[in-house]
Amino acid sequence: MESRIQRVRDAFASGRSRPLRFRLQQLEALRRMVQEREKDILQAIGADLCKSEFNAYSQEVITILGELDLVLENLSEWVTATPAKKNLLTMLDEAYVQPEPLGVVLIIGAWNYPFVLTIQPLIGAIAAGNAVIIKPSELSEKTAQLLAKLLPQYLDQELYAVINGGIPETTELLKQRFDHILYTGNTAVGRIVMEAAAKHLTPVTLELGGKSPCYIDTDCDLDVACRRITWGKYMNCGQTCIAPDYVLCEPSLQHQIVQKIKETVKEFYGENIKESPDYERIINLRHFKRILNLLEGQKIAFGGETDEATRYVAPTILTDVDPEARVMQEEIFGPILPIVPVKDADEAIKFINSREKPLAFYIFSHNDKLVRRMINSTSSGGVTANDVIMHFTLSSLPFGGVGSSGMGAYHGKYSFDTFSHQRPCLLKSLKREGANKLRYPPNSQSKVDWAKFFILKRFNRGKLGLLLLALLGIVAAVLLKLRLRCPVSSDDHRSHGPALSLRVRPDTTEERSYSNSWLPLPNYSSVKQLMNQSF
Ligand SMILES: NC(=O)c1ccc[n+]([C@@H]2O[C@H](COP(=O)([O-])OP(=O)(O)OC[C@H]3O[C@@H](n4cnc5c(N)ncnc54)[C@H](O)[C@@H]3O)[C@@H](O)[C@H]2O)c1
Ligand SMILES: CCCCCCCCCC=O
Repeated sequence: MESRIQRVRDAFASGRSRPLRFRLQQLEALRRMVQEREKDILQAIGADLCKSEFNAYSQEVITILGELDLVLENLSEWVTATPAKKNLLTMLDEAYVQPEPLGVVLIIGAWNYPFVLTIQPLIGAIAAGNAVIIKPSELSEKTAQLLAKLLPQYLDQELYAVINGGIPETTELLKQRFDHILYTGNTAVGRIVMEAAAKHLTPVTLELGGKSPCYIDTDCDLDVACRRITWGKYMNCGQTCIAPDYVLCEPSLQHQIVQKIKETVKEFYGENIKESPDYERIINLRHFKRILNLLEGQKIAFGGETDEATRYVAPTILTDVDPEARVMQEEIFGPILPIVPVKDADEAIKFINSREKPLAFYIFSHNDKLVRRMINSTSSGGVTANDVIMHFTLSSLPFGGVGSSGMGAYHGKYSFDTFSHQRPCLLKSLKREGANKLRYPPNSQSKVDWAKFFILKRFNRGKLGLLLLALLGIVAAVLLKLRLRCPVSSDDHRSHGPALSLRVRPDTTEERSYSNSWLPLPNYSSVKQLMNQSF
């Protein structure tokens, strides 16, 4: 493993992942892979999660194709340095921010959307010019194997490597040094990843989980709300990081919500849900048993059927759920929807704020003021109002958690930024040494006054201010030049008073002969006055 990582590191050191043209070529090759091997990809996802090809395409492949289009269209702009604002001291210099690759990035993927959650970060890492080690989840075995087979056929084999394996391999991987780690998975492993990364001071992006609440207001179109919630909760058999985990609503709404979700489940999956090609299965027996345990002692208002042989868990709703119940302590990650009655929106806000910060928060209400108030008085990785999941699909929005639901974000330009170092660059010339007297010892009050002027002075008229300032600079330079030709006496500079004691040491050899006669600058307070008037 070490030698494989070293080869990736050597490939990065060769510098070939950096040119824009190379990055675009690799991303185009990735797009070709998705298009040419679409059938294989859909079959692998289908085998891992018992998912139909339509669902695998619309939940995973489409996201990747959209992301690739976006990045290919915008990358030339993203890699371009951004000029930075300057102050008086750096007015003649060049200042810009240049995104640069971080180096070798480790991407640890999750099993629930095994293609999108591995390839979408990979797109960002390649776009930013990095080398990448990809570690797909061992639980989605077929997709993991397919990625190990396909990626080397399309991408540079030295720069981008897939390492497959389970916990021992991941543990071994985490001992190595990386320049960034993006991990997607549960919060407990998130801690392990961060601890391992800390040993090498490696920055991390942690895409974790949590219990995403969904508040349904009384002022709401319940038919629409329940249809959208049914879609987002039972999609992928509830194994979606941003699925609404539980519903908060006033007691009077409970029964109606159960009825409407029940009707929608029938509309979506038919009378016999087990036969529906749109209803997936739980990933493995361990998770199946975990979910079954969450049902113990609960009031099942709808669903509840299970089948261990096929790891089937029916779409289920629990009512009057006690906030202390086990099902309300851990992320469900399965097709069970608890409803916790609350008095009103304020109680819902208190409830949410008394728990760990979730990955998503959903509010259903006609009342725009209430929606905004609830957003402003809670915290979560992301929010969608009057729908669920959909903020994930918008690549102009950063996707990530906060607090225990994660740190950092990706998608679109945010992925590029996550895998880049924003390098501040200031390019000065070796000329104009005179102006630097200001910062060289010995220091004095007048130097501090000038420093205040140069660094703190704000010009509120933008370009006009700078133009006038440039003119002033030219006048000062001419004056300076003239004074250099006729050295001043010590009396001369004393006559300007204390504010004039800052002087410029000449730059050129010829001028150095005057170095004993430090030049007084124009009166600071009069310049200050002029500035205050002019800009
Ligand atoms: N924020 C997101 O984008 C996002 C997306 C999907 C899933 N999730 C969250 O992930 C969780 C479900 O995924 P999961 O945790 O079952 O995924 P998982 O078990 O597949 O783990 C993810 C990765 O961590 C590695 N891993 C597991 N245990 C490890 C250990 N002890 N030491 C080192 N590495 C280890 C695995 O090898 C795998 O590659 C849920 O909490 C869900 O909300 C979050
Ligand atoms: C259009 C629906 C796209 C759904 C993709 C959801 C991905 C969630 C990632 C976390 O599990």
